[in-house]
Amino acid sequence: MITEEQCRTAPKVLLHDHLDGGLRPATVLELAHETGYGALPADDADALATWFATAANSGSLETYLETFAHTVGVMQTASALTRVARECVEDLSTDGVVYAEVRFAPELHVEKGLSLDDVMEAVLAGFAEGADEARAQGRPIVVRCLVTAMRHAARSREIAELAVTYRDRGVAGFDIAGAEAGFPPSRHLDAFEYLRGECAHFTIHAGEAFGLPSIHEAIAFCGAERLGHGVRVMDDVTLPGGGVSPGRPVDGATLGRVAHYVRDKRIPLELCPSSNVQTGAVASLADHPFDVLARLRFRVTVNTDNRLMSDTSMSREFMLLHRQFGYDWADFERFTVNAMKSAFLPFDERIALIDGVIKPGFARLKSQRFDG
Ligand SMILES: O=c1[nH]cnc2c1ncn2[C@H]1C[C@H](O)[C@@H](CO)O1
Ligand SMILES: [Zn+2]
Repeated sequence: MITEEQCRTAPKVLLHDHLDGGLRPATVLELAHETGYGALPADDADALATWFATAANSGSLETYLETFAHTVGVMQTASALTRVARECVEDLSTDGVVYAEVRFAPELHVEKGLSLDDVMEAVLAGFAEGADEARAQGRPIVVRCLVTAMRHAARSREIAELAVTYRDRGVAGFDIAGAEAGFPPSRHLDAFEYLRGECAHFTIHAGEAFGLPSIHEAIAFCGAERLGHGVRVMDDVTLPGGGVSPGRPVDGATLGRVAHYVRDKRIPLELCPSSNVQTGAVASLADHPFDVLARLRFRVTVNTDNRLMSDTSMSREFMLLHRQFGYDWADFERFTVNAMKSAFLPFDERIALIDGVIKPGFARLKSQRFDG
């Protein structure tokens, strides 16, 4: 039996977390007050937390994304961005995350006159402050930023250039996000070609609200190194008895070409169990293909996506998976090493975290099981 408290002590790796999806409810309120944002749907922290979790529970990605108007709305000044970034790192380190890639879309934070560079500087300053505080408190965390472009907009090339400009100052890669249906990744080929030319890393949100064609484009046309969600790769997997219920044997599963390619190339899937249920990518946690994909040896990773909208944390996602699929520490260690291997961090730094932090941390947890 694993507890949430123990999960907090496990050294966790987070590859898919949105800065504007992880604000503390009290901070949203305070920033709204400070910056004169008057459109919040609630005026106390508990009610606001409930509003976000409920509104995001719509079963549609488009409706889920509407909730971001209120977080982005209060993130339009340099000091607000720095505060949100600092608190994000504090919250992740308190939760026992040892490496995180946190993403956000700079183009959404220029409504009140900040330049894209102002936005980057403010967020990176907040990450650095948060990491300094965490180290001082004995909970070191390495944080990198992923710069996101919105797929419905037309600024991806410019945003990709921004990611490259800041690559040695805390930015590890690039991403595209936003509504998926009707906005295929190939609309942004120019950005991806530029990034490949610069030997820069990128992931693409694909296979969440739209199926295989989106995944196919992301990996085959655009060259994505990882898939944001990618949960719909399951559409290309046929199990002997159908369905994805836990415990169903995966022997005899047949994979189509896209699924084979994703598995053969060890393309990491940034799975976000709670978010995937909220946006309707899967019907319920019990129906989530996480376990089937894990047993078929896809490179699965556990992620939060939006901690505010899903009222979650990495520890909570671990607990949900533990309860649903019975995972033990060896399983969580495997998913964590998968994530660290897939990080957009130089190889030597990844190995140092795996050997120096992740393996010793899980060894401690595994031995505790025998001590009672
Ligand atoms: O799960 C998601 N899918 C697609 N887009 C998303 C998801 N979560 C957040 N976003 C969008 C809304 C944010 O404003 C933006 C940048 O973080 O990314
Ligand atoms: Zn996301």
